[in-house]
Amino acid sequence: MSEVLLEASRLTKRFGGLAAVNDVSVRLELGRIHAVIGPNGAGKSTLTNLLSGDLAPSTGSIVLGGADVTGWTPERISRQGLGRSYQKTNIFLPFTVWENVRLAAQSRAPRAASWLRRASSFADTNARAERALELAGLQGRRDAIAGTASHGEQRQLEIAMTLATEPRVLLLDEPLAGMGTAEAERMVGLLQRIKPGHAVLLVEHDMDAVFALADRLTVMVNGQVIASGTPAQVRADANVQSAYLGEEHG
Ligand SMILES: Nc1ncnc2c1ncn2[C@@H]1O[C@H](COP(=O)(O)OP(=O)(O)OP(=O)(O)O)[C@@H](O)[C@H]1O
Repeated sequence: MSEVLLEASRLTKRFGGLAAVNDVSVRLELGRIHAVIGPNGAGKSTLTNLLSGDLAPSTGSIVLGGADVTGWTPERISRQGLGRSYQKTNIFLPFTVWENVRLAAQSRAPRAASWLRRASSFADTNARAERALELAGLQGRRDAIAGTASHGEQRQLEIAMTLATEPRVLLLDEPLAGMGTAEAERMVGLLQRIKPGHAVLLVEHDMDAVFALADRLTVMVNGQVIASGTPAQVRADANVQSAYLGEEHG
């Protein structure tokens, strides 16, 4: 097993009488992509919201980078090393691609940097932004106005902005949503590039991408985990085939 960066144990989230997430445990390891799949309403977004701190669990615990972060605010969890890409909501459309990534990198700069350290932290911020731009494959589009970028490029930009904060754990909520074949292939390449230095949780409906990328798969239905394992194990699971995957990957 590789280094465990996030361990969520027995998470449950109730909304009134509904357990949207019901006794779910997930482990994220460095250099591994853990995909969570399941039909609409299975609880995938709720699980992501629990891990990012956007929702507090009803019961269960989350350990991130060795610290128990259960109940922490999203800001504090982010400072502890977790990055989450929000679908487009963080992009400043009138700014260039580079300016967006630079701003995201800046949000990570030490708050109390003294004037003496200003020059070096400026260089650090630029270096962080440059690395993120390159990982996301957007160097050639740095001067494009974000609002004029294609849908696929905007999704790459969201990920670049998340990478610019240098998270070790990344939560990606449907990064391929709405993409054509070429854009989807580019995004799969991007995710393969970022995998080595990160632990990634991938929520995605595109099964070709999931099976191309995932080292581990967790299948949720109605808030519960019905199968978890390697893609081969999950593919062979009769419950999963009948509940979710259908014939295509059987
Ligand atoms: N804030 C909320 N209040 C009440 N019920 C909620 C809330 N958020 C989610 N739910 C319910 O919890 C269940 C799980 O929803 P969730 O959005 O996590 O599923 P999902 O697997 O992400 O679905 P999709 O693939 O459609 O995004 C659904 O029945 C949903 O209606």
